[in-house]
Amino acid sequence: MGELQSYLLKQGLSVSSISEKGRCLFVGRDFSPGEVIFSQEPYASVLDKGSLSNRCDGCFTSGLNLKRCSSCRMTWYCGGACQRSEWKSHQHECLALVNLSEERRNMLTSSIRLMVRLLLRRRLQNDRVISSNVTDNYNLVQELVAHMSDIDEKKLVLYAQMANLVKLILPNEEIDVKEIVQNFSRLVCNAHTICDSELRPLGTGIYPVMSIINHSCAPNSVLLFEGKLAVIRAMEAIPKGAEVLISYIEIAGSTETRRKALKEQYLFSCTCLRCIKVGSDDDLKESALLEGFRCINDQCDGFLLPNPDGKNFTCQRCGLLRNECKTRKRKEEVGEKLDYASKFVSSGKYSEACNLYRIIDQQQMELYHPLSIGLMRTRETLVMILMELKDCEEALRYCQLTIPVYQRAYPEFHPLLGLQYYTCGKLEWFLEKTLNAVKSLTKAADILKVTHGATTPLVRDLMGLLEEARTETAQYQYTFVRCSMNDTIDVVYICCHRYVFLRTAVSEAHIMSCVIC
Ligand SMILES: C[S@@+](CC[C@H](N)C(=O)[O-])C[C@H]1O[C@@H](n2cnc3c(N)ncnc32)[C@H](O)[C@@H]1O
Repeated sequence: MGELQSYLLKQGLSVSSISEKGRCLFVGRDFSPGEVIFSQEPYASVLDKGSLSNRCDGCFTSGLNLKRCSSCRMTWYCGGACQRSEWKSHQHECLALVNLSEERRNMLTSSIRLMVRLLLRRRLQNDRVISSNVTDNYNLVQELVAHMSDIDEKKLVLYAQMANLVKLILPNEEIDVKEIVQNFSRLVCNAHTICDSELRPLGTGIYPVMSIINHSCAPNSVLLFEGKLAVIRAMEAIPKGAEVLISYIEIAGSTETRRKALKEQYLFSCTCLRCIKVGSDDDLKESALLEGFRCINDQCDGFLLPNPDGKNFTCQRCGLLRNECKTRKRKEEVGEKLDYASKFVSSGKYSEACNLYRIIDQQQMELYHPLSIGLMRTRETLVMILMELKDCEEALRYCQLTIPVYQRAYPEFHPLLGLQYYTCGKLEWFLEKTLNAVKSLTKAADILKVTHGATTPLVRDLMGLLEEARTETAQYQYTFVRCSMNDTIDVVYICCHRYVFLRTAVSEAHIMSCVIC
């Protein structure tokens, strides 16, 4: 730790341990929003099954001209450079894969492949075939928390079976099953899901320094990936001496849901700024809005709480009762439909999925509050499906409906909020709603420059589109005027030849209708 501590001090960071959390990462100077706090390549990483054949195993980029390893026929590379740089370790993995029976190959989960790579790297670093350094060595992996005393018997048996499979895959390596069992336990609460810039999962990696960072449901930092490189940026101004905190889980959820997820996977009870409010009036309201039912009067936007008798729910605004039994039955019906609909999506039956999700949307609107997470998820899926079906008008409508829920569920500078504005902006631009596109793309840029960094390809593309949209609107000077006849406000556009024309409805389509030029 001494060597790592000195290294981190030079980066304006430090590690200390506190009893309730274990190790914590602190900043030794002020960091401003968007500033990179730390970045790290993985000690070991693997692509998910779904990305194995369409991403380069070396740099994780996607491409049309990927070349398959001719021996194991399991890993793909974008070119000679990546294949050569991976060869020192892949040659051992390759040999192990070639010697595996088809049956054993089918048993290779991401965790098993990750463990195989971890052990090979350890040996190659020990043998000095691969270099190691202060942030890239097996000792750091061994320092990761394993929570061995909290793990139940069933899981231990499973990890032992997995460790034996690893032993069979690597017969020539010195393998201590007990150590591998510990390592599997470490992976559960320390491995990171590697995502692309739009936060779609691609694989899993182990980043031993990144794994020092603790969780908060109100995080001040965000962890994103550039290829396999993990980059942590400040989401807000972080003053000298503060702890760097990221979110391990989806933070759009009630306190109960978040705490349950953290307890199950990371084995701790969260006491962050949001979680300590559990049970308070504010928390009950927030949780009821996000995950509870809506008032049976569709004109009322109150939130519902269960009655002490457990039979009904009462609207906290108008006092109307909602029947518990009927409501739960309806919820189950919607749940069954959701299962069907997701099967349509995974089998590529988008029209069928679209019809069913529209019905689910209607039923959820009657069941849940407009700000509910369930409704938001249905609408996110509808946006994706409608874009596949090239129905941009409808996709935009649903996308716009999700924005108020995103604004409520996520912090001001959260990547998912930025990405949702970006989707809105792209749809508006495509549908020639240029003024709206400029507004949405500007909001997306303000957020994504902070979370992703101004120079990343995603933000560069976004800035290019924004520039184009701004240029188009700049051709038309416009101003707001009050109509003397009916006192309504309208927009006057002055076209590029300075002829003035009036329009009657607020729609950018009228920009195109200047008959003079
Ligand atoms: C990725 S590690 C974080 C670093 C860890 N503190 C260490 O000592 O190595 C995840 C583990 O840290 C602890 N942890 C993370 N965030 C926490 C929090 N907000 N409160 C309490 N424990 C936390 C839990 O034990 C969790 O399983």
